[in-house]
Amino acid sequence: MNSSLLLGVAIAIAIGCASILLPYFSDRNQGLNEGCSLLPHRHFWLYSKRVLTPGGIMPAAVEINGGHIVSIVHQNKAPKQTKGAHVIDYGNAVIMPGLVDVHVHLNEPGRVEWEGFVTGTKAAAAGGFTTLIDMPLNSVPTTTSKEAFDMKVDAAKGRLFVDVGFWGGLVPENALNNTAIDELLQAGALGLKSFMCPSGINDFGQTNASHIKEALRILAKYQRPLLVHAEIPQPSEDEKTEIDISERRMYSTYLRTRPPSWEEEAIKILIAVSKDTHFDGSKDRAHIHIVHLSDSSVSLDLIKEAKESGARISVETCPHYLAFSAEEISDGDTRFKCAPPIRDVLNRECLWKALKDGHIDMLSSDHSPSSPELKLLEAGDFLRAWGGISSLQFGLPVTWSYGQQHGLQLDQLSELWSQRPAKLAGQHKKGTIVTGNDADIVVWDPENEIQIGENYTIYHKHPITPYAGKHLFGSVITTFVRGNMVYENGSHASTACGVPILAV
Ligand SMILES: NC(=O)NC(NC(N)=O)C(=O)[O-]
Ligand SMILES: [Zn+2]
Ligand SMILES: [Zn+2]
Repeated sequence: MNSSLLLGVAIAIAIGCASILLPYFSDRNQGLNEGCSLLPHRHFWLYSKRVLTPGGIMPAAVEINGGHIVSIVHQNKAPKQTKGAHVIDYGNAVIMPGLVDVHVHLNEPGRVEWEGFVTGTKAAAAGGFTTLIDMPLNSVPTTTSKEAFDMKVDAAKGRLFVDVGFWGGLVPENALNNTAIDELLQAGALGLKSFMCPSGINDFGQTNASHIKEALRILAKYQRPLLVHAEIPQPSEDEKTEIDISERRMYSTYLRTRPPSWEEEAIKILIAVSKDTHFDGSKDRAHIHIVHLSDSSVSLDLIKEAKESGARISVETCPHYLAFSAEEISDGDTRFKCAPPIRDVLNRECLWKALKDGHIDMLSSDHSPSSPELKLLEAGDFLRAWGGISSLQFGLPVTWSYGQQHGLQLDQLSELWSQRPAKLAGQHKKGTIVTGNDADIVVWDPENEIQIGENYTIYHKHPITPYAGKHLFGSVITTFVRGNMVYENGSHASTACGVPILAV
């Protein structure tokens, strides 16, 4: 064979090899930040017999490239040869949109000893959450000004294992100062949060109807929501001054201090204020979102009626109101203390019915840990302990396990934890598995039983949670945030590559 022919053959072989290997090498280097992902690929396929898409649950293959979902094909149509991309076959595991938690207290800067961005977002990733929206308290400073907002965003950079957005705080100090509110929203707050009762934090005061009305005027312009802790203290008959510790240890004592009327009165005012929020210049009315609803009686009826008459009101509830009931909370066990309180078993069953019937729009964790000392676990003093339940890592197995007993389906669960929360936070590229969206995905096994015990790694800063010892169904296998495998079977990516989400 003469030399020119030999040369030609050699070149052909070289080109052939390159065309097979090139995608792999180019894929490996394309936009791969060191340590962001446990998977050394930016272009890959996920297969499973149960992929949850807006069209339902089906066997499918999801193609991910450069952090986005680029195609979804029914599995028996998926290209056998995937152009050199990497294929992960998850068998019968469920591939679902990553969970979006619109109510989390990460408490950084300022109270990292309570939680913090690193521990909170690692726990989130291990729990299948791909986006968190952080509350404006209990960080120091509270996020009630542009300066404080910018400080929080700076503190978050390089410390997030999932994507995190931020609510601004509406307090008496800024409520009537339109410039301050405008600046906070311009800085990137996804909406505002206010309390109609004491928040437990001195530098986050409670707001009244006029504060809220004023803020809604501005929020309507930005089309961003106002989230409200809807409780207003009501005069009580037995306002005893001195209650001894044995009585303070009783859960029933605490429960009596925050009756449903606190929620009812606050919700009445919110409905009244929401009536005429068609402000000049705003294309739509302001959106009020009631956080952590506990009362499934009159409060819920008020919300239903308001929605039916066209009020732009949405409402969330939390896993602890759906998992536990007052009857089962032991005296002194302040792990269960939160506001509004966990009510009786009848109330819980009505919450489940409302959730399934669509009267409660979404779920959130209201993950609100404190330092262990503040929970007063020794004294068991329900009246003086910190109110807040630590649960972020367990939201999925808790709501699935108890949800199954109430006939909740996987697609409903995904609507409640992903689609609707993403919409509330204005995150239109998150919350569903559709082409073009961020590749925010959780792969999990709903049938796998777990026990939150000694050998179950809890990533929260403190392992103080009412879910300790619980047998649940549902374990997270893998979590992807914008195509980065940030968590898989007990391991996290080595670098925190989640991003702060700012409203545009
Ligand atoms: N300052 C808080 O974190 N409060 C929280 N505490 C609860 N829920 O018990 C809340 O969301 O109201
Ligand atoms: Zn609250
Ligand atoms: Zn909260």
